[in-house]
Amino acid sequence: MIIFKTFSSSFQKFYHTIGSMASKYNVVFVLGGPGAGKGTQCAKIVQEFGYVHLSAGDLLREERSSDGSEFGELIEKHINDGTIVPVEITCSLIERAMKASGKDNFLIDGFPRNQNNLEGWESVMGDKVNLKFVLFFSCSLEVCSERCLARGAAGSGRSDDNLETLKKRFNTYMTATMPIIEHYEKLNLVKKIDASADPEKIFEEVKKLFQS
Ligand SMILES: Nc1ncnc2c1ncn2[C@@H]1O[C@H](COP(=O)(O)OP(=O)(O)OP(=O)(O)O)[C@@H](O)[C@H]1O
Ligand SMILES: Nc1ccn([C@@H]2O[C@H](COP(=O)(O)O)[C@@H](O)[C@H]2O)c(=O)n1
Repeated sequence: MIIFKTFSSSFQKFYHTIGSMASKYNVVFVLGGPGAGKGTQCAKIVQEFGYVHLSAGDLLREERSSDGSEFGELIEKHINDGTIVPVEITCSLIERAMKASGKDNFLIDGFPRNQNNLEGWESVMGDKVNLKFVLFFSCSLEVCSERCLARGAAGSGRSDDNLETLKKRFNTYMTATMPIIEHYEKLNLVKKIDASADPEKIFEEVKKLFQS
């Protein structure tokens, strides 16, 4: 009888663990400076490994332009100031997009960008997500800047691809986002890639991480 009870309770624990793992979203956060190449590499990961790519910046730009959004002006101001939109807005856009996709594996690009993003995400999504790792594209600010300015000159249409806003974006990156990357480094969750090479070379390194 005792043996049966012990077996039954162990089985229940095992079943519960497997059950809760199976129902969680798998997430890879993708971080790096403005223009480091996060979006470019995410597109390749989607093609090769079938993840869903959600860019926090794209979701915010979409919300900003959607008719009747109560957050349009607020988002516009943050984007032009290179500052970070309150997490309640960003997190609900991400969660909505995750649910709408009907899929389980996500690259969440450009998030979490500051302590407010991190805490808001943890409180709303912490239990629903299995964070696999944080993919960190490391690149000098000079190279990032050249890429953003070239993207702007090529007609990206982004109101923040100009020198004045870029200075503010870099300041936010150094003061608010780097501490988040350091936080995940302490948890051993960061996989760092040198993002200064050409896109194909970088992707060779990225592939190894997703294959392992
Ligand atoms: N490895 C690379 N070498 C040269 N140019 C690149 C490389 N990767 C991306 N680019 C170019 O640099 C610009 C920025 O790339 P991308 O949009 O992927 O960066 P990002 O990190 O997503 O930027 P942001 O955070 O500003 O949205 C694009 O014009 C892209 O074509
Ligand atoms: N978590 C985030 C992500 C982005 N923003 C705002 O959008 C701007 C553009 O972001 P990209 O990732 O597309 O470069 C960014 O400068 C922020 O103003 C945000 O608030 N929160």
